[in-house]
Amino acid sequence: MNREVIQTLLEKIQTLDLDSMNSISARWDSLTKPPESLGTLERLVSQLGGIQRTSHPQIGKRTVLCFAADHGVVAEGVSPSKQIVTAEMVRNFLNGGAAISVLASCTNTALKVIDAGMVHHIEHPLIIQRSIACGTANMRVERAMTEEQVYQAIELGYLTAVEEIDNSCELLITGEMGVGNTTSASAIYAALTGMNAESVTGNGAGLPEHLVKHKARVIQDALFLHKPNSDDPIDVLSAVGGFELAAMCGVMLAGAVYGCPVLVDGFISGASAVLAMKLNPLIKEYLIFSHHSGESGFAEIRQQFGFVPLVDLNMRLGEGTGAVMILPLIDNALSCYYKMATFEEAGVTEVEL
Ligand SMILES: O=C(O)c1ccc[n+]([C@@H]2O[C@H](COP(=O)([O-])O)[C@@H](O)[C@H]2O)c1
Ligand SMILES: Cc1cc2nc[nH]c2cc1C
Repeated sequence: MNREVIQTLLEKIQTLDLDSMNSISARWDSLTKPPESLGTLERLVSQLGGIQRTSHPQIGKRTVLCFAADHGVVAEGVSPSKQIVTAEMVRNFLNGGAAISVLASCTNTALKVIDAGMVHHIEHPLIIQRSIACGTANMRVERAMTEEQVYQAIELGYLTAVEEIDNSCELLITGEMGVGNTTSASAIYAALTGMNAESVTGNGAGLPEHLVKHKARVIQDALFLHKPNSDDPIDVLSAVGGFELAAMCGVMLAGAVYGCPVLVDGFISGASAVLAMKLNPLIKEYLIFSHHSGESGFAEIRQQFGFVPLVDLNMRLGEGTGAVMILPLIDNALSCYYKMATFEEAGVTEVEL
């Protein structure tokens, strides 16, 4: 992939199908309930229909694509975990013991785990080995990735998503595992908004409070060193990004190009989302923001970029867990849409306006 290929793909993205959305709204209004009383869930089904270009949206087959990668910036003491934890948790994902493994299994969701660039590789029959490099470089010292690596990672996400869509997947879910990736996500948010790093930096997987200021200073130093162009997501990714962040951006690009909704998880997936939205604002219409991440700074970010997560469970685990957790909500919304009786069928007098 390169700039021209991405540009060609971006130009293929259509606005959502209004006819389908209008038909869905009309059906909602015909069902035995006061108008719009199922609130956000009504709009969610409309959005699914607009994306899939049908008044009969389905999310039968859904897949969480979990990209794992490491971050050179952990050398600066910005994470409470050692890099080996990325690989150890990936093994746990694949052996069924992680939160994402349990939630995927409970919600009938396929889980694909892709090594996009871990430092420690694991042998496992289920791992999808697509490592671009053994972790990124330390952003405080040099650019995290070369431009070539950014394109490779976007392509990885894009092609993995397209393969799923070709295999009848109707909903893509972004997940990640990467010790140090909250530093990268916070740096991306600060680079795109111009906000001070401190206001978008939290304690990630449990960094002690007194080190969070240090983490923000590392981010500020990296941004000062590279001065990424806030209008250029490729430049931002190359300066302070990560392989999993770029790959999730590629998944969102594929979702928008192929008309497949993408359910966005938390703080890190959110950073990929704002990058994708910068590539083409239309991509936002294909994204469903699942939950409000408890990572501090997320409240400012969602306001800045105008996304409204469906629920707030004070989760900040990553892996795709917040997204998969809300699948039953989406399933329930679809069940109401398809199975509720209309006023006519039930012999109920329609609400008069
Ligand atoms: O998604 C979130 O909202 C989220 C918030 C904080 C931490 N995480 C997870 O924690 C890991 C990164 O934490 P850290 O402190 O090593 O940067 C990474 O594997 C993420 O999946 C995830
Ligand atoms: C144990 C552990 C599990 C995780 N899952 C996502 N990020 C994580 C970070 C740690 C440290």
